[in-house]
Amino acid sequence: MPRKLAAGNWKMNGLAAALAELDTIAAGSGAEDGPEVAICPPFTLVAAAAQRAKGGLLVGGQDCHAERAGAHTGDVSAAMLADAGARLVILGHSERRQDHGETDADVAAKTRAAWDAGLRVILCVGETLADREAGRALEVVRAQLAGSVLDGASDETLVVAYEPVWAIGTGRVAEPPQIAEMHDALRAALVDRFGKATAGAIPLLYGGSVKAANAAEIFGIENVDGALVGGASLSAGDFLPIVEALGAA
Ligand SMILES: O=C[C@H](O)COP(=O)(O)O
Repeated sequence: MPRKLAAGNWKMNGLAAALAELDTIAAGSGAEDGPEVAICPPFTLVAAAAQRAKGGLLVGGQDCHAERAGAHTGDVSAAMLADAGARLVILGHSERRQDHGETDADVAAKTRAAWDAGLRVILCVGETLADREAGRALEVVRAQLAGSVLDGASDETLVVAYEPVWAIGTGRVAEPPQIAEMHDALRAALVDRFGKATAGAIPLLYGGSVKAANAAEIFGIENVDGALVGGASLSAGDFLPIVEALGAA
């Protein structure tokens, strides 16, 4: 059974003052028998967040470069994130795939760099609305998983987040049967590739307009081991009830 994880992705939000929210999130989470809790702030806040994170709160990055170092203006390496205190990194988010043209091969290369730096990867997969309406959702997500996950993955190195693109930041949540079908398919694909024991321990998160009001229903779905939360992770008042719902599920 995977350990549960509630991860907050602050995206391009948060100035130094936002660290007060992180302090409150740290204070309200981290029970030894509770879910793991992570916050992935923008790069500018990773070091400060890691220094302030208490009570087991994990800090992560939102992306990293595939190379260890070099002439890549504006980019950040996995080693830099780890050096700043990050333990995790989100890779393959649909906003990176859309805004920066990232491919599955790019995500796989970044995964290698993240693992080399000792970071656990939260790998995002998810179909667009056009994919879903064309009946291609399962095929697209399976292909993303196959193309971006490297051999040797385990629960210590990999978390998979299913985020239907049409549910991100839209207030539109996937229906429970849609989430169940996709998470079952993801688990099955991981079992095929890594065997039951390894695949059964890799956490599968749902992401897309998760809020306190819908968290309990989502966490009641089989093979949903947590959430990757965007907007609702910016405020401790919105995020902690989601953590609590996960702990109770
Ligand atoms: O990484 C997080 C997801 O993109 C979900 O964002 P959201 O909760 O604002 O819909």
